[in-house]
Formats: sequence, C-alpha cells, structure tokens
Amino acid sequence: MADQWQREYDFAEKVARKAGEEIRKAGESEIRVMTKSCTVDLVTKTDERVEKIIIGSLKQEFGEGTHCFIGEESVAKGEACILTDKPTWIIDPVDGTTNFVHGFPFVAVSIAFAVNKELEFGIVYSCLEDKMYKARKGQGAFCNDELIQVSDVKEIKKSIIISEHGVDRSPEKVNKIFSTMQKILCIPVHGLRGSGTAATNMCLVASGAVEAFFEIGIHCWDIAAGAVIVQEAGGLLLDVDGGPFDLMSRRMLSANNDVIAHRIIKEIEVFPVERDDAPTHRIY
Ligand SMILES: O=P([O-])([O-])O[C@@H]1[C@@H](O)[C@H](O)[C@@H](O)[C@H](O)[C@@H]1O
Ligand SMILES: [Mg+2]
Repeated sequence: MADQWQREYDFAEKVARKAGEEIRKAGESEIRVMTKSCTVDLVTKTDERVEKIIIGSLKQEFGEGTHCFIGEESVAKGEACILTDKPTWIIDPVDGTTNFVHGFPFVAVSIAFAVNKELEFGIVYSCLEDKMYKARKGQGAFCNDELIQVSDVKEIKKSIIISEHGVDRSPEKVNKIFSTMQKILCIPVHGLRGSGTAATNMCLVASGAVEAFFEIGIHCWDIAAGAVIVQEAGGLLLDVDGGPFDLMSRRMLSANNDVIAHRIIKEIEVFPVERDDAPTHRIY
C-alpha cells in the first residue's frame, strides 16, 4: 500500500527550505520589529509573511479545507489552537525570532503534521546553518539526509543540558527558572546551553550534541516537529514533572535516556502555564 503521508512529508521539506530562503533574504534587509504578549515577545513582518507562504503552499498543493492548520502567527491573530483528529499542520515559521532580529545565528522553520492527534512527521530547517532535520514516525531521524542518534551518555556529570528562559519576565517565574538552572549547573553538569529556539534545541538533543532540553512556557508549534525528531533519534519526551508528554501543555522535557531525564526532573521547579488549547487562553 502506498505510504499514506509520504507526499505530505516530501512536500513539507520543500516548503521548509523555501521558507528558510525567505528568512535568509529578509535577514539582509530592514527588519521591522513588533511585540505580542510583552515587550520581549518579538514578531516581525517576516514571521507573518513566511507563515502565509507556508500555509498558502500547503493549501495549493493539498487543497483548501482538506487539512487543518495551527500556525504561531495565525493563532496570534485569534485563530483557534485546538488539535482535532483531522490531518493538521503545526507550524512555527520563524522559531528564534529574537535571534533573527539580532542576527544571532540560530533560526529555524518548524513544520509538523499530526493525524488523529498523533504526530506523523516533523521537519526543522535550521536555515542559517543550512541544516535540514527531519523524521517520519517509525522511519528514523536525519540531518541533511544523514541518520542521527541521541547521545549515549548516562552520567549526568558528563552531560550538557539546554534550557531557555522564555519571554515571561515576572520575578517569581524568573526566580524559579534560574533556581532550576543553578541546581542543575551545580550537580555539576559539563554545561548549560540554549540556542534561543526550541526546535533547534530539540534537534541538538536528537543529534547527540546535548543530553536534554526542557522548557516551561513553550508552545505546541515550537516543539511538535522536534518531538518526532527526538523520538525517532532514540530519545524520549516527558512532561517536566515526569508525567506523559502532552503537546498542548506548554511544558516539555526531551532527553537521550531515562536516567538523564529523571535526574533533571528532580531539579525542575515547576510553575503553572495555561495550556495552548485552554478555552480562555489568549497567547498574545
Ligand atoms: O517565539 P519563537 O521565536 O517562535 O519561539 C521561541 C522558542 O523557540 C524558545 O524556546 C523560547 O524560549 C522563546 O521565548 C520563544 O518562544
Ligand atoms: Mg517558536
């Protein structure tokens, strides 16, 4: 039987590459910066334009109304963020917008595809590095068509851990984030890192460059594609309290193995965030 979603998978890679070219071109011209939920939650005309290009290309290829879409900038403009059983594209057109504005060299296009609320495949194009990460459920994970695997490190004291501080600058949340980072740093681990884009951070876990990445406050579009890539590279995904991974919960830990995952979970000071699909959740 023909592979049901192969055409979508192949086309998504082409669209991600085209979106990356648009981002690189835009980065060389004047970038007009706007803000969303707060003064440090940036968005640019490029984010909006690239999302329109991605969604427009997918609709043109697969027909209007056949698939559903959850796009970061469409949700920011009031569209629903509800994952149904219908084939759904989950899109972050420019992951690492703050990096893009500053010319910090980690910016990714993240495109995932889910059916019956199950992630079928994920594409993360780190466009300033020209690294195309991709994974199809059950078929392995790749970077520029080379197979990738998570790290085999089991000792926490030989690990690098990634976390991000996000955009919420309320003192109580910042204190929890930095208290968590301090506890992890003083285990001690080899290092703490953060690329500024969740999608790229997850690909760094998948490629074995780091052992784990966790964040509270990210959105489904930041991590959906990376989730498939980490799992297909042999890693695992959990909630930050050790419970099952929940794409819409806005909290996630991805790791190379259970030992590292649960050692990190012990240190995470969890704080509440409203789900992406909460009825009253106004992201911006
Ligand atoms: O907004 P964006 O650049 O698409 O996504 C970013 C995430 O990838 C990152 O993990 C988070 O720490 C930032 O606050 C921001 O949300
Ligand atoms: Mg993002």
